[in-house]
Amino acid sequence: MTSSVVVHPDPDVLVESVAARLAIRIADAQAARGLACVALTGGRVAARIHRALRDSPMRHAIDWSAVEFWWGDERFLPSGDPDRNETQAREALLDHLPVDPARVHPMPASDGEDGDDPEAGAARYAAALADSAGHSGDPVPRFDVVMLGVGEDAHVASVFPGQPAVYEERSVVAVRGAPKPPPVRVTLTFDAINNAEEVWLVASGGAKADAVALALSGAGPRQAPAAGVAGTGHTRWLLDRAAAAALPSRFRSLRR
Ligand SMILES: O=C(O)[C@H](O)[C@@H](O)[C@H](O)[C@H](O)COP(=O)(O)O
Repeated sequence: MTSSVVVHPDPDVLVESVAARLAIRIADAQAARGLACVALTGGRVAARIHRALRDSPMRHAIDWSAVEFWWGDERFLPSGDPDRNETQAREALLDHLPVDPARVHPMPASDGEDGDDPEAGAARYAAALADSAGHSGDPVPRFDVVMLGVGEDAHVASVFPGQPAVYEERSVVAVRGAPKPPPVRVTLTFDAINNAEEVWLVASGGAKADAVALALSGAGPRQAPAAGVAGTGHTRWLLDRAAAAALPSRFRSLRR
């Protein structure tokens, strides 16, 4: 397992570069196995990446009907709520591409089959992931890539420092009392995320600098959840210069 840190000169280059990487990652997975499997995330940088991919000529490199879309976390709100990560991803990306609706697997909504019961919704999502993993014996499929944003407090997905999700062994759990609104969420846990071939942590802006530095300085995953995720093949930190500003000295050459 390897890891790398790439520092881009500004947020625009970061966003375009991650969108291009995602297109290539999906196209390579399809060339190797026919079907690609990705987990999307929420937040501002993810929304920008989704729009950049939608608008990129590289979108034509992908057979969109052969991509399985899962989510790393979701804000537990009614279906169609503009603050749901699903709504953002659909509006920015999925609604504009010939995806197979049966391969799009949004996390549960608060007005869905289980009603306003995030624990039941999390269990349902865990069962769907296990079903997709088939006979592999894994609780979740082998994602080609799980894309994650990074919070100012070093959270990833909806795994927040010190909260019960950092101790979880189930693949998907409900989160209550999240410090980032809305307070009720559903998230993949470390074990589920870490079943990915590649995990990407994308961070933009100076407000993320301390969290990025903490996670890359040997902090524990319960204190800095971003330190608790890793791909089985590769972990990529994809940063702009401001987010990389506080990196420890061994990364100094990257910061210029
Ligand atoms: O639902 C969410 O908000 C997330 O999935 C969360 O983990 C997000 O990715 C980070 O907080 C970064 O968000 P920004 O890119 O907006 O800073």
